[in-house]
Amino acid sequence: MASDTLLVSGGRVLRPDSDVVEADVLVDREDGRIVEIGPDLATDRDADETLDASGGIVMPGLVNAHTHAAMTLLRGYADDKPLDAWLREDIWPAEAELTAEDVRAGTELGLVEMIRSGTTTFADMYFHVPEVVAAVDEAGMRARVGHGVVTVGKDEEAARADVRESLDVAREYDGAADGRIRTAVMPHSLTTVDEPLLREAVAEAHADGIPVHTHANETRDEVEPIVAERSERPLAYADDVGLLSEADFLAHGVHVDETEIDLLAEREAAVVHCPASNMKLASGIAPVQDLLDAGVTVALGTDGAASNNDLDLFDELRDAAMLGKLGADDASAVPAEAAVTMATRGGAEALSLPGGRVEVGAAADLAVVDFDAPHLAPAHDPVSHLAYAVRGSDVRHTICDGQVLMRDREILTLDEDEVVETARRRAVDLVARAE
Ligand SMILES: N[C@@H](CCSC[C@H]1O[C@@H](n2cnc3c(=O)[nH]cnc32)[C@H](O)[C@@H]1O)C(=O)O
Ligand SMILES: [Zn+2]
Repeated sequence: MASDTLLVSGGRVLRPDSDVVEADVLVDREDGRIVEIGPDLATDRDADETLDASGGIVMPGLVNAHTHAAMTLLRGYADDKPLDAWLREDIWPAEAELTAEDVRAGTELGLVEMIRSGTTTFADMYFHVPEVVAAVDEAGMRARVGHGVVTVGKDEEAARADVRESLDVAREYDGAADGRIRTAVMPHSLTTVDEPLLREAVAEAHADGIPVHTHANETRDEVEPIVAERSERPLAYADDVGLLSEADFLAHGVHVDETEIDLLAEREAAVVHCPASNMKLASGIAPVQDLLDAGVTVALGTDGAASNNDLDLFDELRDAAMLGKLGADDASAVPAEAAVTMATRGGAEALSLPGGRVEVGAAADLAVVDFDAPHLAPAHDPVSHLAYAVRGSDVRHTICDGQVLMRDREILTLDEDEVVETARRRAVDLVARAE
């Protein structure tokens, strides 16, 4: 019997096979694992801490497998443009003004938003990574973080320094925050990092067992030049560079053809589908059901808050299911269960991080969703609700690594009011500097 326990009692538990069963969940807070799942555990023992889940669903904490958390500062700053113009005309000039303190503030705002909506785990590509690490450590979340590298438009020395920084932070912070932080080397995309440096970065990362995360096949404008220049598909190029290994994960994968889908399945690299970002930037519709059919691990991501415009993964879940059907011209494509799996287990597998399943021995990363709101009545099928009707604001408790991050909608690890206020103030200053 574990010595330091948390009991999540009275709820219905979403099991890995998508069954929903009435059960309590007993967690060992010290080693952050689930030790028992069963009915009426509450009557058997006194836990050190108890969370009431009655009327609710206890599910794996959601995994936001691709974001740029600090981009919350640029939420609503530039809308209604395609990716390339949006990045070059608005986002990159504003990001050039970001200080380390800004990144800390924006990241903390992102973490507050994620914890509120039941996300326990995320992947973050940004810069000033030590600030991201400190924020994640404080917030109690789990993350795979990295420094995004762009080499185009930079001289050789600056380009090399950017690659070096990505490798250095990946090495330094792997295992930080009691192991809740892992890292990746993160070349921004196949078109914004030059080939020789891309090859070098990937080889060095893999030599140290560090995965690689990049944006790939997001827009047609990005795919076409690669095909024109190299006479090969972008993922054939990615494969040649070596960045489709099992632990690697790609954001977007919108414009992938059959040969690329097969390649992903064969190499076991994961795809992070970001439906809201893809819709907002009119990037296209990813062939999610085809990817799933081929056996590719598919996760979900919000992308940054400037192209979403929030970090609520329940929105993504619904968007993924809806857009998957539209894209496949088939209402049975990306059913509720598949969408929920992508948002949980798919994310954990894509990021090679613990969590994603409520079972004995698994990491105690949990979200407890209230089912008493009017938009959730009646509840014929809880899995259907999780995919199509639940909102992030229905989340009542969030637990990561056995620690309660949010109890009864109150965040315990960060001072929410202060975080929001600081981010507001810094965002206003940032935008003033950028203009
Ligand atoms: N060190 C790099 C920063 C790269 S961080 C990752 C970058 O991805 C950008 N980003 C956000 N969303 C997307 C997207 O959907 N596609 C491509 N890039 C994006 C984001 O604004 C950020 O600049 C530099 O010197 O510019
Ligand atoms: Zn992105």
